[in-house]
Amino acid sequence: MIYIAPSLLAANYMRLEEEIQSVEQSGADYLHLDIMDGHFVPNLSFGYDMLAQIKKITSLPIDVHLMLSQPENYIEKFAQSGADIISVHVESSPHIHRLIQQIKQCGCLAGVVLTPGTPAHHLDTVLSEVDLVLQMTVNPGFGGQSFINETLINIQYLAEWKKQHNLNYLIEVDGGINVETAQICKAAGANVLVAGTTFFKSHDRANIVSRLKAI
Ligand SMILES: O=C(CO)[C@@H](O)[C@H](O)COP(=O)(O)O
Repeated sequence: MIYIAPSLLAANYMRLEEEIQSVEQSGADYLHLDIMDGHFVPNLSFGYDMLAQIKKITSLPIDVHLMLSQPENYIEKFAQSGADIISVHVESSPHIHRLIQQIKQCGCLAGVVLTPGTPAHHLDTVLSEVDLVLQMTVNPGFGGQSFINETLINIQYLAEWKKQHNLNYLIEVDGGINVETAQICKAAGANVLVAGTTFFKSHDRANIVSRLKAI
């Protein structure tokens, strides 16, 4: 089963309510929200007030990707504002295990994120604790970039570890995902596809979701 999570970063912000409705109507499974602080990544995006308003108009689970320094200071607020899944970068804290506990204590599903430069084995000691691993397939911070092939090594590792240890975490990929790159990610073991540009620049969003699910 492949799940689709359109990334709101690529939406038309002047028509956000319609854009979110189109995500619902497309058959997508999650709404992916990228939170950037201009410090951990060189860009700014949305805050928790925005999330709280989005939560009022969608019933889709909201998948929040925190690209923040000191994420521990923001987890509770994002949980209270409507996040269903919160994912934190392993590179953002020396205390990734504690962050996972913090997310779960807030009642959310817990995810960990790898940038393309971090080997997946850095997560060995927490993989039994997480609901989702997000492998960035571009360097985080911007939409519209090209897929980095070498990240497949991590996806394969995560899929193999999951099988060997009889675990259930989702393997999500994010960045440069289109029908072609989705296929190779699925073959490597990914089962959640984040699609920003591919989804929001498509004239037939339901069609792109069906095609991504059918790869
Ligand atoms: O987290 C990020 C960027 O940091 C992603 O969610 C992008 O928003 C994906 O955009 P596309 O590559 O699909 O345009």
